[in-house]
Amino acid sequence: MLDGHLLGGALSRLDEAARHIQIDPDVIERLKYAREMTKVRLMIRMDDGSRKSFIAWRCRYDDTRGPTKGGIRFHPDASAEEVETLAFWMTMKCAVMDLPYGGGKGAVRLDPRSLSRAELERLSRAYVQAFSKVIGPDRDIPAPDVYTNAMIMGWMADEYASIRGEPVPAVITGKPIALGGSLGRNDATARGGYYLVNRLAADLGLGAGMRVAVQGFGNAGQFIAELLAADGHRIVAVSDSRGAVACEAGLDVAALIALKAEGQPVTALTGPGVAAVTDAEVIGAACDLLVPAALEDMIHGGNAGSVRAKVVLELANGPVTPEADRILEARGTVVLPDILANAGGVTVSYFEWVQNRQGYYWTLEEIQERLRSVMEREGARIWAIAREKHVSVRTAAYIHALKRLAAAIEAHGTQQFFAG
Ligand SMILES: NC(=O)c1ccc[n+]([C@@H]2O[C@H](COP(=O)([O-])OP(=O)(O)OC[C@H]3O[C@@H](n4cnc5c(N)ncnc54)[C@H](O)[C@@H]3O)[C@@H](O)[C@H]2O)c1
Repeated sequence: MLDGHLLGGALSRLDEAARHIQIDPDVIERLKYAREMTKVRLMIRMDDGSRKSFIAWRCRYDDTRGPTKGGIRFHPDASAEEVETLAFWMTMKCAVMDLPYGGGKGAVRLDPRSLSRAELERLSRAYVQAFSKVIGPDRDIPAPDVYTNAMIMGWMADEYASIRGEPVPAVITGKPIALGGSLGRNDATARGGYYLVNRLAADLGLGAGMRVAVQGFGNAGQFIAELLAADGHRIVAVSDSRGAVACEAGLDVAALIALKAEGQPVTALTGPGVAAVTDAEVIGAACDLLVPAALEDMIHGGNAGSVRAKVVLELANGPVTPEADRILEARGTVVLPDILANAGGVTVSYFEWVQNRQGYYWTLEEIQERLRSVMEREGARIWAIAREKHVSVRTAAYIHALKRLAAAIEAHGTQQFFAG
């Protein structure tokens, strides 16, 4: 973290929002700390017969509005603080979208590429064994995040079913379709961001033939590139953890996706006008829309000044630090914040949970239509708050979420109620 404390930075956004509305001090006190944080060591048998241990966490940040919800990340840099911060963001995100959930998150510190497939399955099952009393369809509902996927969710749901002695598909979302997953979950994060950009395009000064740069070409990054390219926008630069490529005329998105599916980096793309560039050149690309879709803190005090995009769509969680926010705002760049911009993922996760509980499954059209309607509704409300209060879209999103959280927290009684 370049600007200081990660959770502190996240909470500073809450304080900023609280300055614009009347809420009971109990609300902020409650939202400053995680409700429950569990740390374990997972022990698994490796293929060579040895035993290896991995540190793992699950955080239930706040459950005032419902069971906690949030992904599980497998990453070599995962930390307790990162998990708590991501769980805090999930709390705000579920409130932004008016989902009946609180916020949670989990992680295992490892490089998943260093494990065989069988080792990865054992690790995923070990995670559920360790946290079987923390998670549950009415308590805490995990989902995929960075370097976890539908197959891993399927192993985890299966392990939970073995422990409970019955299938409980609603314990986890982002499962394979054949195991109770929802149609439309795979591209939901990107699709939500896409609906949001389209809804606000006129207000944002965006139009046909936009130039788009995407940092991070994984699940979120590939789908947003595909959706925007299909509408005739030009994807002028993309990066992944191994490098970056650019092409002024527009990169061949289908070819890039095919390369990634083969396990190749984006830099394997060749063709007329395609050049290898640095990740810094993706951040500073001459474009209308910049989409950070990798990890936290990618746009910070040191590089925010190089951003040339009119609009930043935060598909990643926490990609812009508070210091970078101030620099971008001063330069007139609009940031569509993570807790709104990437909330399509958790929204379709919610749809999956509802379908699992009903045992009745919706069509892709129904799911996409419901997602579009929620993204447009909450996006327009947040945009209106930003205009009315003369605040950034991020502060407006926090105000919007905070009002909903405050209503739930205050319903248990305020300071004034108990003191009076
Ligand atoms: N997948 C979802 O449904 C979802 C939902 C909400 C938010 N998010 C957020 O979106 C972000 C990406 O998640 P994902 O699911 O697409 O993960 P993913 O693992 O599929 O993709 C991450 C991508 O980022 C790239 N990357 C990593 N470090 C990088 C670096 N330093 N520079 C450039 N690229 C780098 C990786 O190579 C990979 O291509 C995360 O912040 C995640 O929390 C994802």
